[in-house]
Amino acid sequence: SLMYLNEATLLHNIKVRYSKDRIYTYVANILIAVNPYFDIPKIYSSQTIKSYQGKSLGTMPPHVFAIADKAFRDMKVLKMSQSIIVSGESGAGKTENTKFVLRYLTESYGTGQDIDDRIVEGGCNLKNKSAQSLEYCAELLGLDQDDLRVSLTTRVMLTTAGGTKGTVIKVPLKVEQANNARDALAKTVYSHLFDHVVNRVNQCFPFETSSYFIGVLDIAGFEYFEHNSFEQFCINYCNEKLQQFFNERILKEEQELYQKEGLGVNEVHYVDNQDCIDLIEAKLVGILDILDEENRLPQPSDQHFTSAVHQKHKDHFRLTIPRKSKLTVHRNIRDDEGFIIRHFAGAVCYETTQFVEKNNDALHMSLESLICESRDKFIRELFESSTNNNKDTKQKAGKLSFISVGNKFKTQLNLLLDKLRSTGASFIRCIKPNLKMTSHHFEGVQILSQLQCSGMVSVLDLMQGGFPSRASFHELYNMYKKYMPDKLARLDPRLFCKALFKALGLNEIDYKFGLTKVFFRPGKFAEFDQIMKSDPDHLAELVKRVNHWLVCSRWKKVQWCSLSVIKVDSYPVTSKNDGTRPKMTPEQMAKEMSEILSRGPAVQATKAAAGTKKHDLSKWKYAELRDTINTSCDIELLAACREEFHRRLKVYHAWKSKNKKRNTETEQRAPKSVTDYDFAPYLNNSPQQNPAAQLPARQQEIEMNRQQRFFRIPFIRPADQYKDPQSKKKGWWYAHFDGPWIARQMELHPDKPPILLVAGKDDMEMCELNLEETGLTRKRGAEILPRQFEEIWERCGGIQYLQNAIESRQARPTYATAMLQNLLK
Ligand SMILES: Nc1ncnc2c1ncn2[C@@H]1O[C@H](COP(=O)(O)OP(=O)(O)OP(=O)(O)O)[C@@H](O)[C@H]1O
Repeated sequence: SLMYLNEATLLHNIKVRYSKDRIYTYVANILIAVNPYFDIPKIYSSQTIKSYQGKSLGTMPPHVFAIADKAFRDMKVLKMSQSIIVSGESGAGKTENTKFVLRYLTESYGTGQDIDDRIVEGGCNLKNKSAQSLEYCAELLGLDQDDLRVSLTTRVMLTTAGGTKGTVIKVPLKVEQANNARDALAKTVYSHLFDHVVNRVNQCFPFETSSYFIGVLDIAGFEYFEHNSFEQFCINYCNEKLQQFFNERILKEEQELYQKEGLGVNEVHYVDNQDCIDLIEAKLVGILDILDEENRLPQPSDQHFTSAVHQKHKDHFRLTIPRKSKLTVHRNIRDDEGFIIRHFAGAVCYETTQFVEKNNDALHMSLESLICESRDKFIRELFESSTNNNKDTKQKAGKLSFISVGNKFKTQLNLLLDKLRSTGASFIRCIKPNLKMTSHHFEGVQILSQLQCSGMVSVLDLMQGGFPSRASFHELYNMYKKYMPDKLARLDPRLFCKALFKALGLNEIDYKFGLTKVFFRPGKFAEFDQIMKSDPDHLAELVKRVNHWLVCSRWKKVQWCSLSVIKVDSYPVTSKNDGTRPKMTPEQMAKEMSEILSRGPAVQATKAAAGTKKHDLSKWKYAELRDTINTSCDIELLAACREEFHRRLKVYHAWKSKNKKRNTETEQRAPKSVTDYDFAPYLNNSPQQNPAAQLPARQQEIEMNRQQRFFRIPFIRPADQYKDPQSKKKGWWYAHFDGPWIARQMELHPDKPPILLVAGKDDMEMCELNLEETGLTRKRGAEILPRQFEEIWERCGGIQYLQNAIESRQARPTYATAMLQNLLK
């Protein structure tokens, strides 16, 4: 664990570990893997594989196997597909680490069933300059050599004006155009082959019988060279999107850790990169769309495109002209020949020559028709299927149609991110230790730059917003016990740490005690360490204070424990809604204790009576029900009140839907599948009868009362019901059930702001059915994880909404209100 967590200490730490052949390091849950460029003995042996099986991350030394095991266990436990994102520059070890992940999964958990390797690779550059290359190429593609040469160097045109209309003429291509034709052919062959291989591999997976997958994404990292072109622009755009996903996940994991450790803090501030993504991909004004617009002009030009980019984003923080570069080589580039983008990993100057050409992937017609006549059946089939599918994009004779590379890339990237967002993710950042690619050689500058490019430095920034340094109680105990006298060193590690912190009088803003660890604000761990190692006189004073604190805290604890036992026994639910404990002096406490003790027999009697009590609340006023729900501590009565309340809601909604005018479109309380339930059992009952009586065993119900479940189902706007599936706009309906009843509900509409509803405040608009009646628990795929719900809820402003409802005393106490109040405290 690092006392100061920043790029310098991280780099140093990686260096020290690398010198001991420890190539793997964690930052939070991210694995940094330095390529050793030699085989470290036993590091990937079957024995090592065994030692990582079923172990939580962090219990064993950092390793790629630990990440693979985590992905597998998360998939099983959370019932959620997983992705492992392996990135880094060329030669950093992505492919090797990907293979280790796959080997681990196959050796540990068998093949096939759940493991699906989706490897996405970047593009390929085939260069066939010589005549011999042409010969090989023609042979492999089953084409005549001369035909191929002609098709690569000329283009067929059909005259449409002047002369004899409809005459076919062959126009020679310029060198650049011919180069593009060659590259377009190579890319098309590669992409068809790649798709074919992936399809064949996928045919071997029993997708129908497997519910989840682990995807391994091997992807090139952020790149910048002296000269950067369209390829770097695309790969960096991709990395910008992945970085956003990475930030989202790391941030969430940090927050989850804080929650798991009970820190009571939730926010971590960081700068997000949405503005940079928008600059590239926004509709109409984004660089990709400006480029497409240029491609569609009768005479497109790179300069015109570049000027348009600068003009549309004059004062954009992320964009500037090459003249503003720190590097002389870029300062010579004219304004209409390039632009600089400030990426998360640093500024990159792109030279825009050939952007327009490179953005067009169309294979001109003579090449396409030539390849469709290949002697090789396999090649023919590869191209036949794709030409059939792309009929509408097929070129007209004489015209090279436009197929946008940039937008194809954008669409595929967004699909990839949708997929990633639906999975649990782990990250492996591969690092090349030196440019020579040799073993035992550590080039700090190179590595630091890779840490920046892989987004690790911005993760550190992100962590700085919270509590970046952390150490388990055991670690701290072992570090400092030697400075303490025996009596204190015998304490349990947690108490030992707590006593130490209190005695030092550290500011509680600077650290937080979790369940297993102490968390420090940036730099505070080191401060603490310095105090501990300061002069012996100071230490003696410190020990005295620790002793004093211990005595006081033990005495207080004994008092509170006795009181709590008695209180918990007599009040099953805390009597104060805000959950605060009254502040009492020891005398007051003693008084209350003796009072409670004297009430003992009466409490027992009431409890015994409660077991047999039945509540008939059908005659209660609404206000009485509401107040009881808000104030009572009697679980039986509470449950009965809620049931009665929901029975009335159900009757009300049934009445409302019966009386509503036909064809009027009302807001949905829940999708049709949820509200279409059988009213009969409820309507046939006399309204006097308490529905609680029909429920299964009461005891079971009370236990259910504590279960928190979360659901998500899609809905279609009523107006879109009969539209074809493509143009239907889908929304999402989210529900949080606190026991059997709805606590929070959320509708995400495709075309209007989200609607948030909380129990108590918005009952009339909320789902009135109990969980069992909704059938949601039996709907496949409807149940989601709490964090999936909370993430969306938070993003839609749910926290503020619930807080306002609590403050205006409208929210009914539920698990959600209790959690929020706890957090705010
Ligand atoms: N863990 C490792 N142990 C030993 N050698 C390794 C390890 N990882 C990588 N190497 C060495 O580094 C070389 C390059 O690694 P790898 O092919 O995985 O890089 P890459 O990031 O996939 O590169 P590219 O992006 O160019 O495909 C390997 O051929 C291997 O010799």
